[in-house]
Amino acid sequence: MECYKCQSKTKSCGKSSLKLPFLSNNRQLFNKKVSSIPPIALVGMPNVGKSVLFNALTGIYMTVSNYPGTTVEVSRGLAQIGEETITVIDTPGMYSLMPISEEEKVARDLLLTEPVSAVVHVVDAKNLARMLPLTFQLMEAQLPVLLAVNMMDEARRYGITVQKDTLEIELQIPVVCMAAALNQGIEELRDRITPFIALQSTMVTV
Ligand SMILES: Nc1nc2c(ncn2[C@@H]2O[C@H](COP(=O)(O)OP(=O)(O)OP(=O)(O)O)[C@@H](O)[C@H]2O)c(=O)[nH]1
Ligand SMILES: [Mg+2]
Repeated sequence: MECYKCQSKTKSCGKSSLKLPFLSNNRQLFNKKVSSIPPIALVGMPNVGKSVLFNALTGIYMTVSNYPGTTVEVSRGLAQIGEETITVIDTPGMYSLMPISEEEKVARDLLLTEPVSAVVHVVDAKNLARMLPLTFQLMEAQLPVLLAVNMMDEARRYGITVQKDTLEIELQIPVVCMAAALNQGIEELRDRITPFIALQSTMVTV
């Protein structure tokens, strides 16, 4: 195990033996100054691909599976977003902002207690109608929401099309279509987050 502070492979650096594997995993970002911009939270229903997206953005492997409820606690990692190195938070799946399960409470509490610069609501392109009510709840809670319509590869296979431009006009938030498991749409999401965060900070300070 490397020291998470100095990355020395010896045990004698004396700085810390704390195990923070995510920091040694995304090593390219380790020496970069972490931005003062608040974290970006990935939220959404179970099994929509939040952890796959987290892996793609941060380079850290979080357990991913085809069973809902895989992620039960919050995980953090660093992602390069434009010029900034920003913390990204993976959250347990939640169906609504009025939680029933303990995992949902973890996600809800994070959103209500921690300042975030962006909330990426990850949805399954095959089940948009079931997922958009949570988008509205997040927006109503005045959270800075972007919509990540994931699993576009599966949606295409089922002949489902997503009218991204119409969604953006109707919701008045940025919408990115992606297939996180195929690494598609990740760069577009990064590109959309940068101006979005800049706009949010202007709106707060004006
Ligand atoms: N085909 C396809 N599968 C995907 C995509 N993104 C994620 N998956 C798969 O969907 C399943 C769920 O992915 P996770 O990342 O674990 O989902 P999650 O939202 O973190 O789920 P919870 O932790 O339970 O809330 C896994 O089997 C992934 O491989 C995608 O874009 N396309
Ligand atoms: Mg997960």
